[in-house]
Amino acid sequence: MIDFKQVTLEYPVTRTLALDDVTLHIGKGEFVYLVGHSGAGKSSFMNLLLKRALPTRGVVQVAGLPLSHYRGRKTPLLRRRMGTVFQDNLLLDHLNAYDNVAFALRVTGVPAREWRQRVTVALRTVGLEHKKTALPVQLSLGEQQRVAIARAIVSDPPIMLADEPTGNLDPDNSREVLKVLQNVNLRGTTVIVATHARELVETYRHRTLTLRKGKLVRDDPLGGYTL
Ligand SMILES: Nc1ncnc2c1ncn2[C@@H]1O[C@H](COP(=O)(O)OP(=O)(O)OP(=O)(O)O)[C@@H](O)[C@H]1O
Repeated sequence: MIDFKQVTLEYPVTRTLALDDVTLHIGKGEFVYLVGHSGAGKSSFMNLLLKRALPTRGVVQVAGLPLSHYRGRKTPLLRRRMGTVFQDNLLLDHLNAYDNVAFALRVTGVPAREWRQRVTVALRTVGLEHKKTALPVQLSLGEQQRVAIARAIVSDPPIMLADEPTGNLDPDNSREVLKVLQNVNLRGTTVIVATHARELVETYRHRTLTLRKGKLVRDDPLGGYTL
């Protein structure tokens, strides 16, 4: 599903080496954690997958195609393959949970019967059907994050990227969010979670990739948090 072949990313202005000769393969349906100290390159890894940044050297492939294939008008096609849960894509605060999840589908012109069905399934997957009329301010942070996950999966993307999805959550909410991500994975979606949450990584074990100063220093199929 995802291949990095000797990928280096050096940000041009500051000449920061964010990723350094990274080679890896992530198969369809895997659940993978990406861990490392602050600045190790986790977000840069995600940015490369979304083509928000371009590798200085090496090749990134998604579904067997190099990202150079998704150029110009094809770039949105790549992004549609990936559901994202990032700290900076917040919910729209004037829309309720249901409408937040529906928003992107409605504007892409999916027929009403279909998007309604999909929104219901997505809210059910994250366990929030009963909160569909609540505005974001009426939801806990954990619930808001679960709505964000529903929004990411509503178009049924094969890949889900989550950058610090439990960043500002307490332990109970963090576990809930993690379980929801595992459910998403059970539907067949490849899930990649960048996180600092040691306890979660050690409790809910999955393959864990460790970055240190841009280098992939561990790839542990059994998981575990060693920076
Ligand atoms: N747009 C940018 N321009 C220049 N340097 C950048 C840019 N974005 C990130 N960096 C640098 O690249 C390195 C990797 O940053 P990155 O955000 O990928 O790390 P991270 O592992 O996600 O960190 P954190 O856990 O703090 O989010 C850091 O040294 C950072 O300062």
